Amino acid sequence: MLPWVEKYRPRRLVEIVNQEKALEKVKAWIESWFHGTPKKKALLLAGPPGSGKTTTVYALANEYKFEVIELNASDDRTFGKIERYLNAAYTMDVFGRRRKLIFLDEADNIEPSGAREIAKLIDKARNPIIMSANRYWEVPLEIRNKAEIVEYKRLSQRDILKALFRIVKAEGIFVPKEVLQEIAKRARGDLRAAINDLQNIVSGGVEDAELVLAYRDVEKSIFEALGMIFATDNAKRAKMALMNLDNTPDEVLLWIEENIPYVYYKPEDIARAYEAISRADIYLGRATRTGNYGLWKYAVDMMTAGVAVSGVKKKGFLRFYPPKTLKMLRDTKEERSIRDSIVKKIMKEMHMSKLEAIETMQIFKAMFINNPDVAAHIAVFLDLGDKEIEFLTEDKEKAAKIKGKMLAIHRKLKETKTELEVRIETIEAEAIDEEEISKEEPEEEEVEEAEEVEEEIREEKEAEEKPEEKKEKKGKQATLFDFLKK
Ligand SMILES: Nc1ncnc2c1ncn2[C@@H]1O[C@H](COP(=O)(O)OP(=O)(O)OP(=O)(O)O)[C@@H](O)[C@H]1O
Repeated sequence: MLPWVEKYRPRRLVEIVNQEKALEKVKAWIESWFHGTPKKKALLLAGPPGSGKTTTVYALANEYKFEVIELNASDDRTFGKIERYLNAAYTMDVFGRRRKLIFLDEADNIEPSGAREIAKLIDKARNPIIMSANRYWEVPLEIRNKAEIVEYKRLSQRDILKALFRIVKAEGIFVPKEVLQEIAKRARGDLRAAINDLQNIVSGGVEDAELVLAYRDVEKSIFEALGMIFATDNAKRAKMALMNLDNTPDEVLLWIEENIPYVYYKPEDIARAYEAISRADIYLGRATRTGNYGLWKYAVDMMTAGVAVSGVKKKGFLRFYPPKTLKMLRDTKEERSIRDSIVKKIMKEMHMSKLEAIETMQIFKAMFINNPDVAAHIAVFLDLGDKEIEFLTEDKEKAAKIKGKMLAIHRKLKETKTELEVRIETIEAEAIDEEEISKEEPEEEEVEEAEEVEEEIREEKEAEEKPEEKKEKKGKQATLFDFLKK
């Protein structure tokens, strides 16, 4: 079955919705190639995922009779490939074949060394080069400066709904309007995500819709990560799939494990992928038991790159399923809200980013399971509630033990607090006294005669010896007038 994102990808520029301004710029630029070489030989299409950038490149090539050479910018081998293509492409153009258009995806993912090479290639190029990026400000400057930037808008819910209706009609199927609206809402401007959701739901039966959509809402990024891991044979890209994902490594492992048999079909490939998963599982377990979180890296490598290169994948549309071992949807939602509240507390108290906080929470989890004393201190520090402690220990008895220890810590803190309060009161009282004395200093400054200073010192000394008389004495020496009278 052909993925619908491909099947319904517009072939012509006019079919691309709601990007008129961007398309005007793109057309003007490509037409300038027919009258020589434009000032900027590269174009940078910048905008949110699923807004029509790749579609534009293919529709453009189709209409203006170019052949697209698509390369992945984050791939280390890209530079050599482009160079070969550019040479070959130019030679072919000279012989009157179809002109080549080079398309570099993910320009915001280029390593600095690759960026320098690509910048050099742009200078040399005699063919149009189009790049695309979600975050154009992350495209290395040396490339960005050589390209004309074309911005793509995030598509509206209405645009997405219209596109979904068109597909449903073309497929001759019935999907309730409410489901289509829900898909459009949750896609957050990403038409690719919306079309994939629609196909997911239709292929699983509409009764499945609620489940898939509910997961889509909270697991948007895990679906995307699975797509990336299972779509590539490149270990580096597979590892990158987990970047910015806010699921814990254990959760991700369950998702990948569940979907292996839907992606691989040869028994030996499936076996290899499972082997990678079980190694990842061993590393994760060891990291939790021993507190050696360096092992996480190996676990993540095994579960992403290890699985991604395990064999030949099924062609066409891949439907992903939530792991059966995860608890029912409602449980997961409740757990998620507890987890989110812990993460928020860590972010606030420890001044961390969300990602750092999630990682820290995983470490705390291991501590709560293995070390109730440390756990109790952390719980007091973060002001964790009962539910949050139970979540971190995964065990009511352990949680109760920690709560007991927390009471002791609170008691101790209270005692220390009272001691501290007494000390602070004393210090404050002393400070007030000193302040009162120093208030008179400006007047003393006005009196610079040695005699007078001497007198002042003497009086101070007396005041120290007899604090009860301090006020009186101070009154005596207080004003300039008194001194003048002497
Ligand atoms: N503006 C649009 N008009 C019509 N279809 C669109 C539009 N944007 C996206 N689509 C549909 O969504 C799918 C994905 O779009 P496309 O590949 O162009 O996204 P993209 O902007 O290149 O995203 P990414 O940055 O993730 O590569 C296409 O197959 C197409 O069917």
